[in-house]
Amino acid sequence: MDAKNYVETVLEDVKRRNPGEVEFHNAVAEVLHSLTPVFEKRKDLMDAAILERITEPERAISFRVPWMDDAGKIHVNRGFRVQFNGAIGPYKGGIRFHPSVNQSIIKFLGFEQTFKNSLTGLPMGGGKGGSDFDPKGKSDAEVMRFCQSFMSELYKHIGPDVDVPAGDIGVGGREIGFMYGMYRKLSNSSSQGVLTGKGLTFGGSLGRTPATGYGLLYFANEMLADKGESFKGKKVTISGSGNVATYAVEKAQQMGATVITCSDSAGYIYCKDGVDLEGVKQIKEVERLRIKEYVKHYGGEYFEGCANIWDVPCDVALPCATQNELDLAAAKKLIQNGVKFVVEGANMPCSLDAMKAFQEAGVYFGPAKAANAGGVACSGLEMTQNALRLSWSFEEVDEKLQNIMKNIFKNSKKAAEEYGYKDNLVVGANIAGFMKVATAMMGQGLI
Ligand SMILES: NC(=O)C1=CN([C@@H]2O[C@H](COP(=O)(O)OP(=O)(O)OC[C@H]3O[C@@H](n4cnc5c(N)ncnc54)[C@H](O)[C@@H]3O)[C@@H](O)[C@H]2O)C=CC1
Ligand SMILES: O=C(O)CCC(=O)C(=O)O
Repeated sequence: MDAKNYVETVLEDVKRRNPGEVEFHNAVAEVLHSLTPVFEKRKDLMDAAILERITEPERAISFRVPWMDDAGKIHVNRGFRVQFNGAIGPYKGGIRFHPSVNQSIIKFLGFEQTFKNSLTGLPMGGGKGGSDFDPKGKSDAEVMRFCQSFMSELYKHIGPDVDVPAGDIGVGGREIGFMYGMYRKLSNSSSQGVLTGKGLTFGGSLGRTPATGYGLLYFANEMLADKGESFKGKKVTISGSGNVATYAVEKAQQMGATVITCSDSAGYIYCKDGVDLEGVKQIKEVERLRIKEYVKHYGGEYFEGCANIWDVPCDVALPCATQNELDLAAAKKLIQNGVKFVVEGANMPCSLDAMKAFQEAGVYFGPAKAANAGGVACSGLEMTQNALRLSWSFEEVDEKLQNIMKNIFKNSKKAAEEYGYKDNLVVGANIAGFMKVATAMMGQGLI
């Protein structure tokens, strides 16, 4: 069988064996199509059924999460943890609390995480977890009871050398704290390395909170520099207003850009002279309100409907909210308005056809698994500090993060060139991430 047929056969098989899991199918299709040139050179990997194995999670856990609201009413949610691939280290990846969470979304994220973690150069396997619980509008006490119930099952399956969860959408420092407290109680151990994104007083790392947003800008900065440009004076649109978006705004502003948008799932704000970051943090992080409240206090315009954010003309677009938030129509609008760089802060925010449209139009495109790897890289640094029982300064962590992001860019660009796809960072990141995992699996026998 030739390489192209091999890839298509495995892809068909993945679709057949995982019916209805569209997000997972798309993630697998994106990676597998990039790998065809690898199999043209490496028939041994085909013979070893590497793709058949790498597309099947090592373990997928689903469990009941009962909890009681403040009025005494009982609710039942579903919890997930997918331990996708542990060939290069303990499973590692975030936990997402959002009503849309299902097995397909967690599998897509766990699959992507495997290659992302490999790209960081740190010894971390790939995993992801979550629940269809909606933290929006819940009291602190309700969130705590939910987190405790969630951990009362999850704790059996994780550990510093086994699986190390962290935050994602709907899971930040507050939720990690509640989960860590419950883990410590149930396991009768203070294994700080069991979760990352912890509070600074119980094993957290300086620099983890802003790491994904900062890392995104360090990566994007390499892309701009590669084309002889910089962020100085650039107009940047950013979607979302959560952890990734907030710190992407901060670093973009520090690099001299004007960030003109932010959004949430209801709509977006447009501030032609630049958004006031403290205002965004006050509304979203402190008061936990809708982004539309921003304009009442800090100026700018509010537009209902988050998808239209991509109608705003810009030089650089950084989608930082959620998967499939930027479709083909949005991509065409951005291209028509002259966008030069699109770099993914969220996980797979651009649909496959949007991504293709950018590449065909000559827009320099930075894929999520490379561009947003700063968060998990910093989590890896938190694990190292926990193992050493040491705390590094913010400057030490940030310097390491910058180096990691530069290396990810360099390695992705190099891999793309080696296989004849100059400037195609999608292909480059997929190949570079895949090769390390595949080599580790080949070295460990039939696993
Ligand atoms: N937190 C982290 O360290 C990392 C997060 N990511 C990814 O980045 C993305 C954002 O995650 P976080 O910032 O951590 O989550 P978060 O929960 O802090 O923020 C998500 C934000 O997106 C907004 N949002 C949700 N759906 C939206 C939509 N359709 N349009 C516009 N805004 C929408 C929400 O209102 C919220 O402000 C996710 O795809 C996540 O998987 C990736 C790498 C690491
Ligand atoms: O820090 C981590 O382990 C989680 C990061 C994550 O979930 C992601 O990269 O998507």
